[in-house]
Amino acid sequence: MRVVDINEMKEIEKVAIEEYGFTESLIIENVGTRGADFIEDSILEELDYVGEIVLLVGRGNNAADGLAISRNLVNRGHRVRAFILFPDDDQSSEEQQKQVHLAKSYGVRINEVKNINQVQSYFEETQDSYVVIDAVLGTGFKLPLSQYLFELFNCVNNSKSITIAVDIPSGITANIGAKSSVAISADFTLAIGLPKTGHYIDEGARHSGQVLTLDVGFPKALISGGDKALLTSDVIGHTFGARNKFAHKNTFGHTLVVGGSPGLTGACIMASNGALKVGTGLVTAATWKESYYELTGRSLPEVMTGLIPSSAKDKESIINELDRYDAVVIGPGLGVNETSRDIVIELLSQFAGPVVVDADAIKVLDLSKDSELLHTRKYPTIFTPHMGEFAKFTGASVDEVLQRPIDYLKEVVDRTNSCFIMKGPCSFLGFPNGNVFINYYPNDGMATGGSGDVLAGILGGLLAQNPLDRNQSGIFMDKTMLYQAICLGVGAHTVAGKIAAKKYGVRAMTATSIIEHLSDAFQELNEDDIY
Ligand SMILES: NC(=O)C1=CN([C@@H]2O[C@H](COP(=O)(O)OP(=O)(O)OC[C@H]3O[C@@H](n4cnc5c(N)ncnc54)[C@H](OP(=O)(O)O)[C@@H]3O)[C@@H](O)[C@H]2O)[C@H](O)CC1
Ligand SMILES: [K+]
Repeated sequence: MRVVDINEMKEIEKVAIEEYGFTESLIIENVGTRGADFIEDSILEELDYVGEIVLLVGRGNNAADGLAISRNLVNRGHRVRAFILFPDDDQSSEEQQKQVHLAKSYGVRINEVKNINQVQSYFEETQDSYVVIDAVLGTGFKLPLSQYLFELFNCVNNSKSITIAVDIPSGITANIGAKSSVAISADFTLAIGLPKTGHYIDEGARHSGQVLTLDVGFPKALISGGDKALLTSDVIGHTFGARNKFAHKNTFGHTLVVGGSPGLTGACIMASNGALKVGTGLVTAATWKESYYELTGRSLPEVMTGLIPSSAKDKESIINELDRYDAVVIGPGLGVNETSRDIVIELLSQFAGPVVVDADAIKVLDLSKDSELLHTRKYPTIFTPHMGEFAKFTGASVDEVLQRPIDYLKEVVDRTNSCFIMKGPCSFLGFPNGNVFINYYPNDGMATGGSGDVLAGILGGLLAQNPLDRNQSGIFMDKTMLYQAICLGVGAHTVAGKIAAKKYGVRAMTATSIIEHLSDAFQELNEDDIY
């Protein structure tokens, strides 16, 4: 499913109208019937709700959409009370006025709000829970919010209502998910035509609840394509299906995991186990001399072990045998110091294959210092930072990145010619072909030490299996396979986390339980609907 910003949405609407002869009124009519279908089938019937539905009406086309939905609900026998928030305003859009008129004729109960107390006392007097449709502000919202709407939104948020936002929760900006003082906290958001970037960023993600997209009849040619999409099974494809029954262990590659300083060998072990459990043929974990026995004492018998050189010039080291490996993961528990930096740089310069750069390996690098090395590297480099690591790497503050994650992601991908997975409750994947994928699956059970190490291992394990089409000098020919393998890794990690949370609960699940459920995750990924 494509995701758009406001300019892209406006362009789609413009082309649909100018070139296809579609009209704004037709869109609003489609919102009306599709929105009413969803609310009736998935909310009113599920809750067995027969009370009054409250509609909050602003003055733009978002309000027109909400009124069209409500008119259809009334026509199907439900009761709707509409609070017209700006009744004496001569700036209401033409479509809004048309829809107010239609709503009245169809029997929507209209309350013209002269004073916010009217709405407040309605909510106070009726102690029942409500269903509220929020059609105050959509993509036309501009910060800041007035005192009047501030009080209204607080009143709605403090009620026990099930709230359905039309297009985007009111008070959230549709591009970057920003809010001023307060925004409607929705349980469901009905995205018109396509989801917007603001549904997945920062406050937007916190306020949107479950985002469902209403097909309002835009031509397919206009709503497909684009550079941003949700990570779904059709994106992941079926790269994992292509295993050869007659293969031997070398067919499935050898992953080297480099990390684990004293006290932190668990990170290296979890990454190694993650690699092992996605079907890589061989895994070697390499650590510093000081932590070698700690590592060997804790690792699985399937995992081979080795030493990181004490300096990049140390000849008796794994770095000098790099051609034995098909993919490298560097960083989990590695430690942040000059020697680590030397090793990371050496590995990126010398290894002729994909490198997953995680955790401490990201911390020792720096965008302005290292972009040239990264950009000129001939083989795939995949960074897996969380928001803090990403910000530090770029030199920006976490707040700056949080507000415009997609812009930052695209810029950094461009400057390094590397793939980036910006991890968080909603992860953003950026690829050098300009594509961005949004993996929206908040699971607080994944906010546990080691879940990032597991992801890095999964990616290293998948990339070692050589799903990639290389020419004779090992250069990757078809980057699509690379991007698909990365999407598969992120998808498998997410689904395994979902299954682990179901089994153990979000409190008791750990990073190891993600690894444990990779097998179920691959089975689920084989089915069509992954999330
Ligand atoms: N996706 C599509 O192609 C379509 C989407 N549609 C729906 O239309 C809205 C966008 O409608 P628009 O009329 O452009 O804007 P809004 O309804 O969001 O709101 C505009 C009005 O709100 C006022 N406003 C803006 N900021 C504030 C604020 N901080 N406080 C108070 N009022 C505010 C604004 O006033 P101005 O003075 O700034 O003009 C407007 O009066 C979209 O979200 C979809 O729901 C259509 O169905 C068509 C196709
Ligand atoms: K809204």
